[in-house]
Amino acid sequence: MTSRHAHAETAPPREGRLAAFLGVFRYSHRALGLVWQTSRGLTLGLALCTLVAGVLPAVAAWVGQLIVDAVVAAMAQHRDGGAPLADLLGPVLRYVAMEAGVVALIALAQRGLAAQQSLLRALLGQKVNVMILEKAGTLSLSQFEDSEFYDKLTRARREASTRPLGLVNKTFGLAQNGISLVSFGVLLVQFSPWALGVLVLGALPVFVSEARFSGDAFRLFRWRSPQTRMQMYLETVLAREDSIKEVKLFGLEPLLLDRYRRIFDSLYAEDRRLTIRRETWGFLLGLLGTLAFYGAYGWVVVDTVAGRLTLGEMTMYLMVFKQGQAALSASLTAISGMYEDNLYLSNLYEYLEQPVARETGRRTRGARPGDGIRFEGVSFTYPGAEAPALSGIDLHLTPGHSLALVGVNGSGKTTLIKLLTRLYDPGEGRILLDGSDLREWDLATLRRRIGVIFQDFVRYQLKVGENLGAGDVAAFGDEARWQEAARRGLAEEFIATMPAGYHTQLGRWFKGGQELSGGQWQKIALARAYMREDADILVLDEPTAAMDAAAEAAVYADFRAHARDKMTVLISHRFSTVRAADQILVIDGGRILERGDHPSLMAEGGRYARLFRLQAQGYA
Ligand SMILES: Nc1ncnc2c1ncn2[C@@H]1O[C@H](COP(=O)(O)OP(=O)(O)OP(=O)(O)O)[C@@H](O)[C@H]1O
Repeated sequence: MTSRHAHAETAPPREGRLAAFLGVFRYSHRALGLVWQTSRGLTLGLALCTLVAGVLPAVAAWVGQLIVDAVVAAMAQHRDGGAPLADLLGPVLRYVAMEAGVVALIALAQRGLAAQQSLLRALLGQKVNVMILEKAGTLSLSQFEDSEFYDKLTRARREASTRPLGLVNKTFGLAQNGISLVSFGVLLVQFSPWALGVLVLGALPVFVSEARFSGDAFRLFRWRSPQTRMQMYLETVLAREDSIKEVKLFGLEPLLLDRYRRIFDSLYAEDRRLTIRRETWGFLLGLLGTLAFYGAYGWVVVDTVAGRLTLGEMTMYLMVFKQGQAALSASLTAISGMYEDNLYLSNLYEYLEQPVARETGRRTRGARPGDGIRFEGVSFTYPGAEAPALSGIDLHLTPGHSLALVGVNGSGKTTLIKLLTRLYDPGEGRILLDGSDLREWDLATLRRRIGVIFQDFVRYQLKVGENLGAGDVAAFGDEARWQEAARRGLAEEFIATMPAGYHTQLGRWFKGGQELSGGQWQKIALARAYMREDADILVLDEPTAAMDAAAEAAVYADFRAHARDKMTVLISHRFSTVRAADQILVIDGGRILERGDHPSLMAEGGRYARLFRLQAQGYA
């Protein structure tokens, strides 16, 4: 049982033959639906052009027959001296003009196809990208942290503009060639239903094998996605400005590149096996089809020589055979490219259909306004983790008071903030704001009340002012507010020295972008938190680690003044910062080890007192 289960997880699942055959068409209808929603007019135009481009080649072949037969008849009449040349030429030239018209129509249909495809590509790419990004906005943090899910998101984004249309084009291409083949069949059946039967039977095996191998490739690609993801990651580390500094200094390039190559080699071996098998079978079975074609061709020639077919009919069949072969091989190429598009769409739809089970309440006021924040027996375990990151947390913070969290790395401080901001919900216990469970609160109202800077705050590659404005979307472009926030965050001084002040582009991604030091970025982040004027809960998760001592002292002096009637939560490893808090929690292994204000914790003589003295010695 266990081994079967393990097998099921590591090997591509096997399906029935019919399902494997139909696998390549699995997402065609969804791709069509998508195209239909994007533009009905263009989709109908595409269908019309496909139909026209599919039927007309057979019409051209038929007119070709009429021309040759008319020529032969006219030649005979002319030889017998039956009629003047001018009278004889009329009908023949009419057929030639008809053929020219048909060929011109084919060209028009093909241009129409190309034009509509290129317009649809742009519209569809935009539509799919917007769908992906809209969905991203509704997802929870834990979904982003799930590696498989994140993988789906990145892959969905990467090829959003080409894949869906690729599948539609191939499906339409297949339809067009299918229509051509059927219309050739209609012409051929007049020659002999048997010949048609032989041709169909001859072509069938190569179709089935092509579809089947495409299905195999589809499953293979899905199954190997973790390796592909590792390759993508290595590419990022090796070629991105934010990691290249360290990669160079540690001399990691050869090591990472070697890993990158080894992944490729293992994937390539599988690819090669599949490709060789596929092409070998394709060739052998294709030969069967070609034999059938040329067998029927020989038959036509024999019948013509024996006088059972006219020269015109022979010309027509000859054209039908040639074009039939071309349509067949175009269909096979379309099928073999479809698995990758299918893979893309399966991934896209799995991403788009990811459930967003997030209940959010409607409260905009708590049951007991002014009660502040309460944690009651809160425990939390990260999805997929074995041990809880927090357990049995109780705390109460009222307006006008400050709370500091201290503890070694990984003790659970940031996790507590993530629960408070409802990036996650507790596994056990509850968190109350103004007497009401966070789950009952309207999420937007809740988030408006909280101003937070995380350790890993975002360095937006936007203007300085916009980096501040991000803290309050309602005042995103409000320059007066930017200046006020920058003053509080101690960023005013260095912003004044920048080339375009608040309008200076930050980061190196865009032309003219300026890079800031670690401490300057922190000041920007701090100022961003100050943009949230309505927030009455301020959370600073190690906001000053990269600042110089004078800046840090100034930040906290201002912070205390600003936060007089607010609730503040502060995480810091510097005890000089922590000591001023009204309430200090020492967290260890996700539990509260000690609590109290600075004097009482010092008097207690426990972990806090020991660490405080240790740091004080370091400064002495
Ligand atoms: N997204 C996550 N998924 C799974 N486990 C996580 C995740 N984030 C943190 N953890 C784990 O939860 C525990 C608590 O992490 P947390 O980030 O809360 O620590 P912290 O006290 O803030 O540490 P630091 O002082 O280093 O910032 C750690 O053991 C960590 O490995």
